[in-house]
Amino acid sequence: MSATIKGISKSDVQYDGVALRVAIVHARWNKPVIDALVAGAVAKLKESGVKESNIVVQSVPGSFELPLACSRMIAGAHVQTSSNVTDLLSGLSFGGISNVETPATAATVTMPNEPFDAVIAVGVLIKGSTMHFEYICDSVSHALMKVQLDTGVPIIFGVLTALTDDQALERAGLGRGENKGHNHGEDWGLAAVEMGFHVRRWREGKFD
Ligand SMILES: Nc1c(NC[C@H](O)[C@H](O)[C@H](O)CO)[nH]c(=O)[nH]c1=O
Ligand SMILES: CC(=O)[C@@H](O)COP(=O)(O)O
Repeated sequence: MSATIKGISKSDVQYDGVALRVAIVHARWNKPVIDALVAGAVAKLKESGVKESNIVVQSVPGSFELPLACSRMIAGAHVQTSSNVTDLLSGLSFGGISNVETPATAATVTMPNEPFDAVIAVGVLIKGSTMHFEYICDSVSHALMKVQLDTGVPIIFGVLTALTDDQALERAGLGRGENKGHNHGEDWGLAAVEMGFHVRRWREGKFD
């Protein structure tokens, strides 16, 4: 396979992901490929300093569900979550005493939620024998771009649109022949850190 110029060169700037919060929303169709892509993205997020506790992973049935999932997770990240103390304490034990009795009228604790700095939408579409593939690819790609621009939250396009199983496998580093390919999930993780980092700075008017 001839050398390719595809992809982005490794940036000289190491983007610091320590403060970032990133969501990964993935479909479950073609799961072996999905799992490799998600693992690649998580690995690069953590390598870039994103704390594991700041990486939120959610799944949906298929790629067609990705745009709504991204939209609702971005919206939900701004909601103050609340739990009553009973719920919070009911699973705790004190000095080995489990099922501790908690007051019936427990106070409500409002937990701050943090917005996502970036969302990685992961899906694997593999062409079948009908036009279903074309319609999903077209609608999902346009919808993800719309959610990104409407919300201002970077959505990394992690949807493989493969004509064959092997095209999908090779883009997850799972190639069946000599060419194992390259795990595109790693690039998506790095893109999420860079865009999350950029958007935070640009929001503050920093362009240095
Ligand atoms: N064929 C593939 C699908 N199809 C399912 C749709 O994405 C959707 O879940 C269904 O139409 C219900 O709304 N999804 C993939 O992610 N990959 C495919 O190859
Ligand atoms: C991407 C798809 O929806 C596709 O895998 C479905 O296959 P088919 O077109 O043969 O129904």
